[in-house]
Amino acid sequence: MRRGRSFWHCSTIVTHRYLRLNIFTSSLLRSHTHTHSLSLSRVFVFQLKTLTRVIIREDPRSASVYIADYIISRIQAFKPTPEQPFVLGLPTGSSPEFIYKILVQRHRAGEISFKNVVTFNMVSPPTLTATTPTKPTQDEYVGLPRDHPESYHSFMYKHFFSHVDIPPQNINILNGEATDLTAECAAFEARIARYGGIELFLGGVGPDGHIAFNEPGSSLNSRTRVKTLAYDTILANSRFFGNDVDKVPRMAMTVGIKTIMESREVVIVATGAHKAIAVQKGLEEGVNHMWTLSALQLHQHPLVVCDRDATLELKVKTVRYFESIEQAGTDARTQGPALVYRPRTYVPGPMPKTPRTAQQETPDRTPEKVPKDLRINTELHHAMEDDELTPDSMSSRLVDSAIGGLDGTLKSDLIFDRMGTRMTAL
Ligand SMILES: N[C@@H]1[C@@H](O)[C@H](O)[C@@H](COP(=O)(O)O)O[C@@H]1O
Repeated sequence: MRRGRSFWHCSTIVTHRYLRLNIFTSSLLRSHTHTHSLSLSRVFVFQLKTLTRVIIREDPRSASVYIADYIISRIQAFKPTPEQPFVLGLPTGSSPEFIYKILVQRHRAGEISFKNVVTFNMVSPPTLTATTPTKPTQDEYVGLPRDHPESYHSFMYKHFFSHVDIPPQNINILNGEATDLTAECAAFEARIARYGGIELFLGGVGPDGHIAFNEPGSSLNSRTRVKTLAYDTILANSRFFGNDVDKVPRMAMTVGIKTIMESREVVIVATGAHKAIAVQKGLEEGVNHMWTLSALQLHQHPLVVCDRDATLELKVKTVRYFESIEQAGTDARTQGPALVYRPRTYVPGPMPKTPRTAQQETPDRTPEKVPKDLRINTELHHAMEDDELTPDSMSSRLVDSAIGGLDGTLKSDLIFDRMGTRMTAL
């Protein structure tokens, strides 16, 4: 763990140092780095090769059109078959809704089939919900059923799966009601590995920079696991639960950063001013586990598609640089190195035939009284969560424009009246 940490720490410094240089010199140097004709340090070359592609559109609708079109072109170019399906990672949230709508429309128009597409959803139906928050004992928690209108299972069928020709057996969604949540997470990773990895991961981003449910402080080495949600995420998701924060699940299952990093391509949709800080931290600053979006700087094929509002916190020159790439006639499909097929490193461990019970784990002792759905404290779970922070609230890190997207009471405030807090005296 220590070694892993120092690697990321170094990467952070290196990325930070070179990002600015990347922006101004990458177009000039990209061709040279491909041929390795420049005597640059290996790390520098690596950074240039992994420059994030960014596409900016005026509004969420045109950003969604771009992404839907991108996904369709990738599936078509792949020419999937039943033996070699196209493996797609999919998110929930409001940002991808319009993308799904366009994909459905284009499917109905006969332009795309999902028959040979296999999907993996990034996050599970949230696993636990507080029913009586005034008495927060563990016994008060119950699982959120699959058919709950706000489960991610319901969301995916409502917005996408029910309207396209994807075979049900090709759909993979984590089961938040599994008896052994840790085994469910490991089995999910194993299923991804059996398909040879994910081809394209579509994701959104939280206002605090999280991808999937990899909250600030998540290990950049993480895989699918149970994660405690940060307060800001609970607050942001309360809009789906009648604005009642107490009804929002406290925990969810999510793919890890490493799971995402191992997919061949990652496409992130970021729309709205409340995502602007996350986009700025993720693109302009160094790799940092407090803004997990930033991990994509180390991915070989990351693509971030923003609307204009989501770029509000970026430097003008950063925006101009990315726009100039498109104006020069290149498209995200042709930017960066060609797609590579990387070997997956995940080796699934042997799975127990039947889920272990608390009794089997502690045969000599009277089993501790734990509620059914909280039996997640297995050794594996501890190992995975070891180095992760689980902050209660990250609000103090977010400047006003980001918080404004979370809290309805702040919406009436004029954002620019409150920008003073970000400014330092010259
Ligand atoms: N786990 C989901 C993420 O996958 C999603 O990207 C994020 C942003 O959601 P929205 O698109 O609604 O802003 O919300 C949740 O936290």
